[in-house]
Amino acid sequence: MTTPLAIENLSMRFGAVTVLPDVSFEVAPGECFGLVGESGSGKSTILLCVSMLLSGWEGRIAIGGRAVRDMSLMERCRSLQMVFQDPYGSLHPRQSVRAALSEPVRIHRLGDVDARLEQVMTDVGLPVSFLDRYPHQLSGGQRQRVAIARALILEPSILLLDEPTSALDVSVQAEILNLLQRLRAEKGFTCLMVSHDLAVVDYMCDRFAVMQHGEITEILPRSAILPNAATHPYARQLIDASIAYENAM
Ligand SMILES: Nc1ncnc2c1ncn2[C@@H]1O[C@H](COP(=O)(O)OP(=O)(O)OP(=O)(O)O)[C@@H](O)[C@H]1O
Repeated sequence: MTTPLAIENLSMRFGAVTVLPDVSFEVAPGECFGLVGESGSGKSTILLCVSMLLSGWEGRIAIGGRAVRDMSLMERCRSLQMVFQDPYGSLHPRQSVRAALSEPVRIHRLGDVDARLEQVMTDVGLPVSFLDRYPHQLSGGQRQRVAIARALILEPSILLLDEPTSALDVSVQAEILNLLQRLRAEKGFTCLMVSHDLAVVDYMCDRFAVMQHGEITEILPRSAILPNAATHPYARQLIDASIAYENAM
């Protein structure tokens, strides 16, 4: 089977500052792969390079064996979508849920707009009547469900998740994580997810990379979220600190 997402020798600079010196990893079919590490280590930059929201990077990023650089914007949108920490990142305040969800369907000429909208609202657990609401008429969790619906309506094979629950209350976080896990099982998409929360990574991810100063120190399976399981000192420190924090709560 073709690798859904392959990143080879990705490097990125902002001016004179190299943020990603040389990053390589692959995400397996249907896998949820996590990126964790200290603030500023380059996790979100990787997602922005993969989505081509950032240009100027070097290396190769391929979706299903095809270089993202060779794909048209339309092809990229069909293959890959992103969910941000703040759902307002993908929802316009003056656009109704119906308008936000029907826009990509119309642009991509998929047809059956109403049926698609109703299906995706059901998929994300929202009443169809919410199609006529505006973002400010929704709770934070409901807004994030709409952002997920907008990401999924084109049935992408890859979902990029940048801290998708960190702006939400703890109980709502759990609901959104459950939703993402259920949708991944049902639809079979592959995820690349940034999180600073190892409990979230433990719940969501099959494997995760620990990043420091723009480099991957270690790639670990979820089962490595145990004291002393990591080999690299920084990865071990991060995991041990997270376990100590969870135990103290
Ligand atoms: N547009 C930009 N221009 C200049 N520097 C940038 C830009 N975007 C990010 N950076 C810098 O690149 C580095 C990596 O940022 P990035 O957002 O990828 O880190 P991160 O690991 O996702 O951090 P966090 O966990 O805090 O979100 C940081 O030092 C940041 O200041």
